[in-house]
This record gives sequence, C-alpha cells and structure tokens, in this order.
Amino acid sequence: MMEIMSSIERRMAAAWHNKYVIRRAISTQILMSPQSLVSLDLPEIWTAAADNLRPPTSLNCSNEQDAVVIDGKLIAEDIRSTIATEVRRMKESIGKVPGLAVILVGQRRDSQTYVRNKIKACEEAGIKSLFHELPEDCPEDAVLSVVSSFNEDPTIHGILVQLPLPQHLDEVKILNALSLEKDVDGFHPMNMGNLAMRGREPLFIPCTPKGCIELLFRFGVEIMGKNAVVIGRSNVVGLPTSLLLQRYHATVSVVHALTNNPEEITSEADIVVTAAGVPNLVRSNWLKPGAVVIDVGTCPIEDPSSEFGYRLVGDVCHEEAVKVASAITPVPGGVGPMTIAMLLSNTLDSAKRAYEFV
Ligand SMILES: NC(=O)C1=CN([C@@H]2O[C@H](COP(=O)(O)OP(=O)(O)OC[C@H]3O[C@@H](n4cnc5c(N)ncnc54)[C@H](OP(=O)(O)O)[C@@H]3O)[C@@H](O)[C@H]2O)C=CC1
Ligand SMILES: Nc1nc(=O)c2c([nH]1)NC[C@@H]1CN(c3ccc(C(=O)N[C@@H](CCC(=O)O)C(=O)O)cc3)C=[N+]21
Repeated sequence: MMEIMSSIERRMAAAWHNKYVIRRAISTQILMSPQSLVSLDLPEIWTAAADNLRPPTSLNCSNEQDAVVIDGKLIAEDIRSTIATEVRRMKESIGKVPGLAVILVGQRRDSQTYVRNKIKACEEAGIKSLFHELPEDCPEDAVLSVVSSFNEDPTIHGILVQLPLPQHLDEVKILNALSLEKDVDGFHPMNMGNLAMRGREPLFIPCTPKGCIELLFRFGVEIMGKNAVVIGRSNVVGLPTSLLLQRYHATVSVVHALTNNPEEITSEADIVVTAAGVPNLVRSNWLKPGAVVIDVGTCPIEDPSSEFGYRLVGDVCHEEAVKVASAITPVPGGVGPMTIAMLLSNTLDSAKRAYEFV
C-alpha cells in the first residue's frame, strides 16, 4: 500500500509542479467554446488544466444575450458511455469489472431515488453493483460490519455510504471505517486532507465538486486567475469545491450562512458555484454580467401541477440569472447527473488501480 501511495503521490506532485512551470499571463476572458477535457484517469484530470491555457476561440461575457444553458445530462451521458467502453476493455483484457457497493440506512425517499439512479448507471456502464439496505433503527455495529465486509471484498473497488445517515449513527466513525482505497466519494479525511494540501494528491476527488469542475472544463471556462465564489462550506460539496478551484488557481471566496453581504461578494465573481440548498437564494443582482454559474442546489418544492406533486429547484433564480450570466447549469439536468458520472469514473479509477490496469 505504501508503495502505491508514494508512487501516486510522486506522479501527482510532478503534475502540480508542471502546472506552475506552464503558468502564464491570465486572460480576462471567461467563457471559451465548448471542448472536451474529460479524462478518466485522475492524474490526467490534473494535467488537463494545462489545456485550459489554450487561447479562447470565442467569448460571451456580456449580458446582451441569454446565458448558454450547460446540459449536464448530455455531458454525463457522454462520460458514462466512455466509461462503459473502458469497462468493456477491462473485461476483455483481464476478465474483471469494477465493483461498487452502496449502503443505504433508512427509507428517505430522496436517498432511495439517488441510490436507484446510481445502481442503474452502474448497470448501464457494465460496473458490478452491490446494494445493502439497513433499517432506519439499525445499530452502528451493523453498519460497521457491512462496511468491513465490503472493505474485505476484492471484487468491490468503491464503497458509498449514502448520506445523510439517521441521527443516532456516528457519521464520522462510519466514514472513517471505509478503506481509503475504496473511498470513491472522497470523504475520508485522508483524501480530503490530501486535496487541501499543496504537493499532495488524493486518491479520489469528491464526485459533485469533480463534476462541477468537469463542466467548467468541458465548456472551456478558464479557472486560473479568476475570482470564484463558492456558496456553502459543507464537507460534501462546498469545502471540496473551494479546494479544487484553488488547485486550479482561482482566487476563491467562500460564502456561508453567516457571511455578511453575500450578494456583494458573489457579484465580484467570474465563477459562482452554489451549494446552499436554499431556493432562489441567488438573484440577478448577486451576479456579475458574464459570470459562469454552477448551481448544485437541489431542493424539492411543492408543485401540484407536476407528476409527483413536487419539482426540483436550485439555489439560483434561473429566469433572472439567464439574463445576466454567460453560462448556467439547470436544475434538474445540470450537476446531478455529473455527480453520478463522476462516481462511476472514481469506481473505474479505483478498479484500474487495484488491478494495475492501464
Ligand atoms: N446535484 C448534486 O449532485 C448534489 C446536490 N446537493 C444539493 O446541494 C445543496 C447543498 O448540499 P450540502 O452541501 O450537502 O448541504 P449542507 O446543508 O450540508 O450545507 C449547506 C451550506 O450552505 C450554507 N448556507 C445555508 N444557507 C445559506 C444562505 N442563506 N446563504 C449562504 N449560505 C448558506 C451553509 O452555511 P453554514 O455552514 O454557515 O451553515 C452550509 O455551509 C442541497 O440542496 C443538496 O441537495 C448535494 C450533493 C450533491
Ligand atoms: N455518500 C453520498 N454521496 C453522494 O454523492 C450523495 C449523498 N451521499 N447523499 C445525497 C447527495 C445528493 N446527490 C445527488 C446525486 C444525484 C442527483 C441527480 O441525479 N439529480 C438529478 C435529478 C434526480 C431526480 O429526479 O430526483 C438532476 O439534478 O438532474 C442529485 C443529487 C448525491 N449525494
């Protein structure tokens, strides 16, 4: 294990160094023409930042026309199909496929939907999935024992404990029990710590932040030197997103529930990633004309006219923001599908690492 870790760390450190070597004057342009920078291999994702330095081929930083709506669903489908091809190649070459275990405690309807979507996405990509459901009132030891059995299972390369857990369970203890090499959510303190530290590289980048950055890459949004604001500072989304944006040399401000003048701070940003879970928090006066807006927020609100009596809305007042921003993600159909695609990507990376498959 130490040997694997140190070799990965060496490669990551080299990529980090390269980024500084290639650093050059920062352009004031934000939005470039759509281009694909996806890489399924973690180290390449880092070095892909270098491609961001390509001169922009088009620019749309004014509010003269409506924002480009970034179709996360379409991009996620494309990534999932690339993953499916890689999984097939792995199966044909070494007779193995990646495996993901999902643990769900309790019966929250939203969690059940997310878990179902994740399992379906695994099936479509040829990734083996194991689903373990536990009752709401199950003891902590029962969850720890399931985690431990997946830790020991060599056909499982990723373990996901669906959050939030019921109140009586110690989330920290349970997440700490996950094997570091199978922490495809990237929530283990060792992964998060390595994400935060210069010259270190995590084994996994948390899926939602990774999906947000991937969307920025795909749309040719330059990150280096830009002002970015992340609204929210949770361990799951806000914190790792701010760390990741810093890694790509944005100047990052974090806005949270106790921030004074959040709209003033946010209106300075070229890139806004919002993950507060507060519908319509971000109004048009929060946004600088031409800003790129990534809306992570996913809140169900009552809507008798929709099929299930509710619909999902983001943190951003979409109708207003499209008039000001240069690009924006919708909810649904923006970051959500990317989160799932990145989960599959992390699971594939993990299996490749385990089997030393390149
Ligand atoms: N699309 C996707 O794939 C995913 C979507 N989500 C969605 O993203 C949202 C955030 O999720 P998560 O990070 O887990 O949520 P948390 O509730 O853990 O964190 C919310 C964060 O937002 C901040 N916040 C709350 N209200 C305000 C406000 N009025 N102004 C500024 N900041 C505020 C909080 O600040 P403080 O720290 O001060 O309390 C906190 O840091 C939710 O809607 C969730 O459903 C989450 C994961 C994946
Ligand atoms: N250990 C863990 N890892 C997670 O990554 C994790 C978690 N727990 N707990 C909950 C949050 C939330 N989350 C989402 C995933 C997909 C969509 C998604 O696909 N959304 C669709 C809509 C889905 C629908 O119709 O309900 C969309 O935005 O288009 C949303 C949210 C992952 N999370």
